[in-house]
Amino acid sequence: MRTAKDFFTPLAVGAPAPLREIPARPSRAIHFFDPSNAKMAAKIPDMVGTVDVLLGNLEDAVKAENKEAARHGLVEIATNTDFGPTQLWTRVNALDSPWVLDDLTTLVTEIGHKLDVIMVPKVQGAEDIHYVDRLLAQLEAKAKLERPILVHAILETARGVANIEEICGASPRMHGLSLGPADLAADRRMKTTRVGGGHPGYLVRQDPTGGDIDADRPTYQQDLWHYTIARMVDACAMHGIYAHYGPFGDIADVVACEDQFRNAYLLGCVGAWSLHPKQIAIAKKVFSPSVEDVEHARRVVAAMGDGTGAVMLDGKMEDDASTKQCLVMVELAERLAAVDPELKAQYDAIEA
Ligand SMILES: CC(=O)SCCNC(=O)CCNC(=O)[C@H](O)C(C)(C)COP(=O)(O)OP(=O)(O)OC[C@H]1O[C@@H](n2cnc3c(N)ncnc32)[C@H](O)[C@@H]1OP(=O)(O)O
Ligand SMILES: O=CC(=O)O
Ligand SMILES: [Mg+2]
Repeated sequence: MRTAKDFFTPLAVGAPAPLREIPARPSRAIHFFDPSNAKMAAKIPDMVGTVDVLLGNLEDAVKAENKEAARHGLVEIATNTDFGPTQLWTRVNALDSPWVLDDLTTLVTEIGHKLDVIMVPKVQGAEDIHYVDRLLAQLEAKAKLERPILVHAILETARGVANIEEICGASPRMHGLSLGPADLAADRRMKTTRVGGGHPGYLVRQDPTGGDIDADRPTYQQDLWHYTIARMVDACAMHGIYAHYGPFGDIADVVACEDQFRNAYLLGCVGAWSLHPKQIAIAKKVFSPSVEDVEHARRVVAAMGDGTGAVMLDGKMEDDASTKQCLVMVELAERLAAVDPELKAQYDAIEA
């Protein structure tokens, strides 16, 4: 275990100093693309500025025979594209795969100066983060990078969930977590074959009235992912890093996708993955506070003055704690407005 004294010491001579705080850059939609797919890759330069994060995916969903083409495709896209305000992330192959070492060495030495975050799949415990942490420091030193590349872990194994707090605190590079519902379902032996989203069989049924168990009774579908998302949010908040919902595989069902994203947003997540261009707008909408919420939050903050005491507003009690809730909303709106002119115009139009 690294002590508090050396937690922020670079892990290789010449590597950049680790960050003391992870910047809250917007990551409402982390848009996945396969750099070995020529049609998809050609669209990426035009997507700059339309999404918070573009992620070149090298892991699952890239065919084994295309792994090297995907890696080289990402180097080419990164080299030839000015990403402006959009972050560039990658998802490397799993740590037990034959590809990950080449993924990391190639990407950090050739395009490390353009990469903001490396997503690491199937993280099982702190030992996986420690391995990546040291290797990245060595590669950063070799490439003479001036800022550290951050690490984002996918929560998609039962062991990863059991070790969630130690994963989040394993390195000052930790940017956040994403839920990986497909791999996690398989690893836990859950009986859903869907990539994220609910299941109609996971429900509660209303009690019988008058003891009549044969009468029709309403059922209420429950959220399969509530427990894991809630754990993820607490572990991330505890370590000052960011929780994200992951993929929603039913691309056509934009309504259920929005519902799943909104549940994650309400619980404390800051973003989700988009697998198809049509999911970008959903994530941007859901993970941006509504104009009504920002308006209300600003009124509470203004009414509370120095933030202490209690006032009545619209018939409701507001106090120090509800002011903090409102500040979460106001500060998020300010950060998003700084990168999203359309949203800025909507928030600016709110009457003081
Ligand atoms: C469980 C996990 O690990 S989830 C993460 C891994 N999975 C992924 O990354 C999947 C990424 N997405 C995809 O592979 C594709 O979107 C698919 C397979 C889901 C659907 O692909 P298609 O059937 O081609 O979708 P569709 O026909 O609607 O595409 C419309 C257009 O958008 C393009 N497009 C589709 N997905 C993307 C994308 N992610 N990024 C950029 N462009 C895309 C297509 O190339 C197509 O272009 P065209 O109009 O010039 O022909
Ligand atoms: O990688 C994502 C998942 O759901 O598995
Ligand atoms: Mg996965």
